[in-house]
Amino acid sequence: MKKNNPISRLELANITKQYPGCLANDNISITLMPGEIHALLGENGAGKSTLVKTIYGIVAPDKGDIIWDGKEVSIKSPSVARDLGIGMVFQHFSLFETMTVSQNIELCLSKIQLNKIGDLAKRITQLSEEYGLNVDPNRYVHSLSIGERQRVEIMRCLVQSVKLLILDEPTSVLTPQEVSGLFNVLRTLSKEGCSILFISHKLHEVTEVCHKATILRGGKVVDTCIPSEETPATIAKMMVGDLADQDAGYSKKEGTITVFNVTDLSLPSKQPFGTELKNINFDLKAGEILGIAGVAGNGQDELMAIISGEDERNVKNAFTLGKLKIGHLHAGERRQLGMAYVPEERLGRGAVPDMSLTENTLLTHSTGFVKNGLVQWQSIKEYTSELISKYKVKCHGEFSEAQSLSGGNLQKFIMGREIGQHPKVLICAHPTWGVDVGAALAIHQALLELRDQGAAILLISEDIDELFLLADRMAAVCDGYLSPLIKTEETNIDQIGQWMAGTFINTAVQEAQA
Ligand SMILES: Nc1ncnc2c1ncn2[C@@H]1O[C@H](COP(=O)(O)OP(=O)(O)OP(=O)(O)O)[C@@H](O)[C@H]1O
Repeated sequence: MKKNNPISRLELANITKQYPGCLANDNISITLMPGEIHALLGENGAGKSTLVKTIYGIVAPDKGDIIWDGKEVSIKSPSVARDLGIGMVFQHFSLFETMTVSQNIELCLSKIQLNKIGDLAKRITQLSEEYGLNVDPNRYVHSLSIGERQRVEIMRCLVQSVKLLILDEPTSVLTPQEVSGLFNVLRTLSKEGCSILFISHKLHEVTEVCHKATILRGGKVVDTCIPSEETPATIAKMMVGDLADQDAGYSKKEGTITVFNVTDLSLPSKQPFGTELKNINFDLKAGEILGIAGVAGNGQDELMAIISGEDERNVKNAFTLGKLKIGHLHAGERRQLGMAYVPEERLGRGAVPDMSLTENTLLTHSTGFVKNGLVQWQSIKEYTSELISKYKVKCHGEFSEAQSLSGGNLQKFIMGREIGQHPKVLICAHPTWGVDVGAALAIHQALLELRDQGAAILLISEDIDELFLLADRMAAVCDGYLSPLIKTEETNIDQIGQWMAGTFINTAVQEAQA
């Protein structure tokens, strides 16, 4: 056993976790001091999530020691972790929408903790002021933005007086303003001695806020650094080795003929707390990427669902593909006409979790692989393994279940599967969400190649930098309205940011009434 370091907050010594056919963590040793903001970096499948799940008691390591505040501990469950003072904010929030902030937080507290806190709402208000979190205990969660929900999750950890806060890609769902608010909270926590472990693929944020970084590759620690002394490029190199090309300055193209058109699309939301789509009009041309910016929850999901046909309501005249009205066709018929989709939710919508990659390929390529009513399994398998090698999907093989892949690897697989259909129209949401720098570069290049072959691509993303990099024309959604469309070269982040906040809406309403 490794020698204890009495002053460290957390010491991981030789943590090893073997999954069938995959050594996810290989002798990992990391030390975190009180108040240290520590980044855990690495390409997709490097073993970051497995390691933080070990610390939070979700995954049991096969080997290794965890030393907490100088004492060896065994963290058998998240409740043991919480009792020690470890809090975790996951990428996907676990809040009940029909309950208030206070009720949601109460759910995760033990009777002893509740007695100790006393008036919970008062404590939330007090902590909210102390950390500038702006969380109202009496608000219903459904009325909160994504950024506010994340602050509730952080509050949930704060009321339990965390000594270590783990954040799994915390900024991927936030606006630039929310990101700087989050960093202020992290800095305050750090000054008070709370340690923070931070998984991120956004390297400029790591250089901005983290004191130290550990880089994992293939389950092993391959490097450590002090991020403020590095640049995003030098850290990227430590993560994935030399990148052949850097992602920069792709040339913009002008689309040719309109292949897909949306006319006067107005649609009440199906979900109680969803967004109503209001008089949406746009045309998508062959050979262009049209980017739609927006803070999550402003109608992007509803727009994606109705275009893909997942929302089965008949909007016959709203969509035209070529010269055909297609708003009444079901999802499969739209696919057969040359449409493809990459939804935001990878597991569940983009892929069936307990089906193999081969079966998942068949689901969206059904026409090409079925002959005389028979599924051509051998061809699908071969095609799936081509996708795996082309998009460098780390998995055991084409028989791997979708749910056994790390998030970023599954995203690479789904992007590859859809691009591989050579669609006339590709609608994709957050194409590189959770994907490491090397893989993001490959996905960007694949999208541009598809555009250059003449496909029309609608790119829905919260990542403004990515939209500016890839989109030829841009717009923003806010509260179910779509802003005007503008050539990317003729706009800037400020204007799109204002549109994301809804400055165009009054004009849009007047135009709709005229
Ligand atoms: N339940 C499981 N069964 C089998 N293999 C698994 C399981 N969970 C994870 N793995 C494998 O372990 C490896 C590490 O996965 P992990 O999720 O820790 O990576 P990661 O660094 O968090 O990746 P990402 O950045 O894509 O989220 C991957 O190769 C993954 O396929």
